[in-house]
Amino acid sequence: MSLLETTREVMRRDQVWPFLQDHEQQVDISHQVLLYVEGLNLSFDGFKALNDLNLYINDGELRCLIGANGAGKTTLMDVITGKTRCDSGMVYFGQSINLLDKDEAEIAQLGIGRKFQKPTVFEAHTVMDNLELSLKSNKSVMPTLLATLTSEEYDFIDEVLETIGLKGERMMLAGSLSHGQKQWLEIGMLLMANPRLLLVDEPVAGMTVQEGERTAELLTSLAGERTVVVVEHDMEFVRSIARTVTVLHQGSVLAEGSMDEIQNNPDVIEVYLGEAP
Ligand SMILES: Nc1ncnc2c1ncn2[C@@H]1O[C@H](COP(=O)(O)OP(=O)(O)OP(=O)(O)O)[C@@H](O)[C@H]1O
Repeated sequence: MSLLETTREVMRRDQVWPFLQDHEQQVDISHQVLLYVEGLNLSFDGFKALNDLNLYINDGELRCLIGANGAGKTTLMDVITGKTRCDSGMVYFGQSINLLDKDEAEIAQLGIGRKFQKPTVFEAHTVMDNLELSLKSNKSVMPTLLATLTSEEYDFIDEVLETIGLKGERMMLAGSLSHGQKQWLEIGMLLMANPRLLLVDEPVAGMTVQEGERTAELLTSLAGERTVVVVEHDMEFVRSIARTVTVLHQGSVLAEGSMDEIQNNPDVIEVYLGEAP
């Protein structure tokens, strides 16, 4: 085990926060790849939404997925998270977990969290309560605010509040937060489940420039310990966070590389009619 791997193992959240342990299933990342998508096909009434799609995401990566409307980005996320069944292909979490065998709840339990574009926080509850309810619902018990938290659970919520930058807003009603703050709270709610892989759909849509910058910092800070896949149309934002960008087109991967490589790729330029993607 390399020094980096050893450090990651020791710092794993379920080691630091023992109450998270029962959510952690060993994922074999001995080949550094956390998510394998191979030969994925899905047709809707003869229309190929996914067309022999191959995608490999390394453990700890922050990957951006871009592509025009209808390129297949949402459909791909739906298949990975078990929301939609594909016609053929394979999706593996690490070397050995076949996600196509699992349903949505099992996939979430394995540590794959998905954030949809529209924030879905409990508006009538405080920021703290939202995180608390997420923590409890992850423990597969009827979520209730009446059950008391352990001091470790308090500390964990505190750490997540710090990560999402809402420590000062902990007692505010979620409904009174700004749009950007609601998005961060929802990311925090996902973090309560200690996800290994976070799939984030258009995080900066509707945000102010400052909120977008803060979101870039947040997602960048989550990568490394976690793996983050971001679907985004805002190219400035993609440029600010992405090391590797994957371009989808008509259900397949058209190109992959750094933002500069993507913007100079003749296939990408042709598809986008000479405009910057
Ligand atoms: N349930 C469905 N039934 C029929 N067609 C569908 C269904 N879901 C998706 N499609 C089609 O599959 C194609 C891919 O859609 P998808 O939503 O994955 O694209 P996208 O890249 O996420 O686009 P956008 O950026 O607009 O969200 C589109 O042409 C869409 O109309």
